[in-house]
Amino acid sequence: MSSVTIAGVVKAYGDRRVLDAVDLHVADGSITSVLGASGCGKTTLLRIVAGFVRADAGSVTLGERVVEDGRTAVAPDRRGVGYVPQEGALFPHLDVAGNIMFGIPRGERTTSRLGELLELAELPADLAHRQPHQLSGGQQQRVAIARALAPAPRVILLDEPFSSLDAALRISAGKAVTRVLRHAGATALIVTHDQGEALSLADQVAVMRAGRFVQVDSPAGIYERPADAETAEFVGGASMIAAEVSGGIARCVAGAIPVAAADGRVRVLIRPEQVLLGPAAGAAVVGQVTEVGFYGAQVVVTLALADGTPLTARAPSARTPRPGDEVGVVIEGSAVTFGDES
Ligand SMILES: Nc1ncnc2c1ncn2[C@@H]1O[C@H](COP(=O)(O)OP(=O)(O)OP(=O)(O)O)[C@@H](O)[C@H]1O
Repeated sequence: MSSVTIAGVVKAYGDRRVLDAVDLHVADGSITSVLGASGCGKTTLLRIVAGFVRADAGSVTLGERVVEDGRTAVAPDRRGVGYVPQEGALFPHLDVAGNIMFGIPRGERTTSRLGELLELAELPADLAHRQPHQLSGGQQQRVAIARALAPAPRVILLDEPFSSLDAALRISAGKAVTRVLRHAGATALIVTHDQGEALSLADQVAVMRAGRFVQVDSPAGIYERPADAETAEFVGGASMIAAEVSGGIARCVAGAIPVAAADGRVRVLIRPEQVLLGPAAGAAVVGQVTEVGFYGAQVVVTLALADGTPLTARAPSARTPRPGDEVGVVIEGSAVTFGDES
């Protein structure tokens, strides 16, 4: 497999710049997810790496080989890139074996190669002669990945690979696909608009907004140290509360929270799992429950603090408060801050 280096890639459709000087490096054998809202340019970037769309400027390099720049445009089938389109898109008239072996030269389509690919994709051998419509969504997805891996590509690109699966299957399919990619030692780029998927599947997450990467970091880096308030809110539950920092402590209606920020006015980011709820009696900070969302093992509780500021908490459902209840609030740990925009 090869690394992928995208440098200064620009793409416009008419007057509209869909990609605005995008840079990204994906290390050999690692998985990067490109996370962004619908229409931000993710698929366009993937299609430029695959060679289906030309960039207006910039370059794409796979390993040491430049496949796209102002002078060069290597044809898609000569790039050594495996592409898994949205919803897998298996050939409906071919069985599983036919789909998987499609990209391999005829002479190399051996039973043992098929067996290896089925095993790699965690598919039982007896599925080889089923038609695509006789498979579950997760199985279809793994056949699509086995098909993309079959010609031993340098890089594998996956465009919203789980968008057609229901929520429960998405998690197990996601885990299985990551295992398959890791086992194959694949360098992979996965496009998704689902933050849970992006954070859980990849070594690196590239957050895209309006044709630019606003942050490229490890999943923990994105969640714990988001580059801006919009990214913070995009990747998880977030309450933004106005505070005054003095000597490394942000004082706000939710209490006093350690921060790494200079003195002055800021907004602090409080994640729901940092908010501990307890009895109101004797608590330094008290909130009133305005809403409770039940998610099985956990509840998401929205509170109004003393001045009406909303604060969201995640709590075990065994201790569910009710709307109207007064609860004590403690913020655990330190917080990230952003500029004051009030
Ligand atoms: N061939 C095209 N001609 C004109 N505009 C296009 C073309 N392809 C994409 N666009 C526009 O470029 C923008 C980015 O599209 P793209 O498909 O890259 O976004 P995306 O982030 O992948 O979105 P989604 O998650 O909805 O697939 C969109 O506004 C889209 O309408």
